[in-house]
Amino acid sequence: MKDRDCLALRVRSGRLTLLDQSRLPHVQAWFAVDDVDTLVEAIHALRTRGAPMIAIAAALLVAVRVEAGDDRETVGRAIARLREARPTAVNLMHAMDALARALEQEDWRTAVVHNAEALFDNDRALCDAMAEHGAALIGAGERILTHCNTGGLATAGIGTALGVIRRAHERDNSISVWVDETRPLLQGGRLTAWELGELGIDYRLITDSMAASFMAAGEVDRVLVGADRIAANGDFANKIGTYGLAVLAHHHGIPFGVVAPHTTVDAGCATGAAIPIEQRLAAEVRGVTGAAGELSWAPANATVANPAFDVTPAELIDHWILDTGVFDRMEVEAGVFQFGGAAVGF
Ligand SMILES: CSC[C@H]1O[C@H](OP(=O)(O)O)[C@H](O)[C@@H]1O
Repeated sequence: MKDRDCLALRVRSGRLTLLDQSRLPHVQAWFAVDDVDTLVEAIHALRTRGAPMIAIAAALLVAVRVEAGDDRETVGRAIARLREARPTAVNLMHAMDALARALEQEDWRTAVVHNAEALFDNDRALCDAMAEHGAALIGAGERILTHCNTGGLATAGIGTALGVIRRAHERDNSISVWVDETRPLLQGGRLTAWELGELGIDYRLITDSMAASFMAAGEVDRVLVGADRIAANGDFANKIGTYGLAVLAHHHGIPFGVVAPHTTVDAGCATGAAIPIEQRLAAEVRGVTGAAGELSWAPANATVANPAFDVTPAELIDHWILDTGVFDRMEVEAGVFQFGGAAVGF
C-alpha cells in the first residue's frame, strides 16, 4: 500500500497512525493503530472522528492487516467488528460492506487493499466537488454559522461544510464564520476554531445557546452543517444541536444547508426516524476530561441524557450540498435520494 497523508491520518511504510483529536487544539499527538481493538477504542473515544474519517481509518486498518498477512477469516471478523464501532454515521457501514464484498473475490487481498486506497483517494475528490458546489451559493461578506467539526480533521480532504467555507473564503475573504462550540465534546470550540485559525479564516467562537440571539439580530446569513446519515426522504442525522439550529434558521428565514458526500446518503433508510442515534457516556455532560485531568461541575450522581446526534426533518432544509450537486426540497421530495437517484449514484 502506497504512503498516504492527510490532516488527521497517515499511512507510512504500511503503518497507520492517527492524529489524536481528543487532545486538540493544545496537543498535536499521533498514535499508531496496528489492530482492531486500538481503532475501536479510538473511535469510541473520538480520538478519531467524523463520518468520512472513521470509515477511511477503518478501511485502511483492514488493508494494513491484509498486508500483514491476516487470513480471510480474521479479516472478515475485523470488518464485521469495525462496522459496529459507531451506529449513526453510515459511511462506516458503506465502507465495511464494500470491503466485505471485496473479500469474496478470488484475489481478495488485492481487492480489499485497492478498495481501501480508493476510499481515501476518492474522499479528497468528493470534498473538492462539495466545496465547488457549495461555494457557488455563498455571497460576498456572508456570515456563516456552522456546528461541530466538518473540516480536514473529519475527512481525507478539505472537509464537507468547512470545505465549502474554505473554498468560498479562497474566492472572497470577506466571509466570516460563527463557530458553535458544540457541547458536550466541543468539536467546534476545539477543532473547527483550530482549523479556521490555521486557514486564516475570520471566525467568532460562540456557545451553542448564543446562536438564536445572533440570528434574531440579523447577524447570521447562512447555516452550513455536515451530516452523519441522510435518509431517502432527505431527513438527516448530525451532531446534537443541529435540529435546533434548523428550527431557528427556518423561523428567521435564514438559508440552511447540509453538506455531505453521496456516500452519506442511506437510500435504505426511509426517513430520519430509522437512523440509530448513538447514546454516549454521562461523564461527558457532567464535566470534561482534558490534559489537566477531569473537571466535573455536576453532582457525581447527576442523571444524564447524552444523545450524540439528532435528526433534522427535510422540511427545514433549503439545500442538500453533495459532491453530485446541490439539491432543493422539490428534488428531494421527488426522490433524488432514493436508490438510483441522481444524487446517490448507486
Ligand atoms: C464531516 S463529519 C460529519 C459529522 O461527524 C461529526 O460527529 P463526531 O464528531 O461525533 O464524529 C459531526 O456530527 C459532523 O457533522
